[in-house]
Amino acid sequence: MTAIVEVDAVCRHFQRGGERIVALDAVSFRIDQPSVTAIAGPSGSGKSTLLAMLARFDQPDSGTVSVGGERLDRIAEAQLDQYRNRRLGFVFQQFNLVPSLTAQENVELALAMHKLPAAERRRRAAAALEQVEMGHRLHHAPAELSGGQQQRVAIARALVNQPSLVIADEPTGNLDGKTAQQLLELIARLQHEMATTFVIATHDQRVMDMAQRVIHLADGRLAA
Ligand SMILES: Nc1ncnc2c1ncn2[C@@H]1O[C@H](COP(=O)(O)OP(=O)(O)OP(=O)(O)O)[C@@H](O)[C@H]1O
Repeated sequence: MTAIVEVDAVCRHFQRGGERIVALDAVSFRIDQPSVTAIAGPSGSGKSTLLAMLARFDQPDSGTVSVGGERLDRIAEAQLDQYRNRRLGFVFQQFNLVPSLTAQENVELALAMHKLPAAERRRRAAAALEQVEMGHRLHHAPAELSGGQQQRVAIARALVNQPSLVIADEPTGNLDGKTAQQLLELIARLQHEMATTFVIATHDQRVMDMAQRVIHLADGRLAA
């Protein structure tokens, strides 16, 4: 079976001044089924470095990363935007919406690569926002939305291209308890409906509790 994600013996170190920091140390795992997988571990354990590898924002010193059966080190530079845009969705702690654009326009941005007629772009963005229960806020700017609503818009943006993998970095980090819980219920529903895999770096125990799988990192290594 082709793994959705395959991380094989990945090592990554950084040099800071005279110090050698081992961010990832021979990390290996596979994700075979669409799921929510949490990457958990204390600050500095390598979670963000690992997510960066999945998007090929960064590359291992040694070892390999494959997504959907494709070795990421073999993707040519010129194809990287296409890989990220068509195969991946991103969700960030700070939402990262464009403040001057409406919710609908923010989601439309993710469709820019497709050269769709404007009306079709608008329709798809509106449908994605409906899916996250934001159909009543299409024309609101981010500043006119609550944190939880902004994160829903960000999830619509991440999903509008129907990616096989959504990479999320502390998506509940800026939300209060109840809003975080609602967002996690939404993610669980969307994961199921769309058969998309979510990989979520987190400190949040609620995310670990709802994930089908938790990968623990400590000092750059897989921990039990
Ligand atoms: N560009 C870099 N240059 C030097 N060191 C780095 C760099 N990026 C990460 N590191 C170091 O690598 C280690 C892993 O960092 P990483 O950001 O992956 O941790 P994290 O688990 O995501 O932490 P947090 O939960 O605080 O976001 C840390 O010790 C960090 O200081």
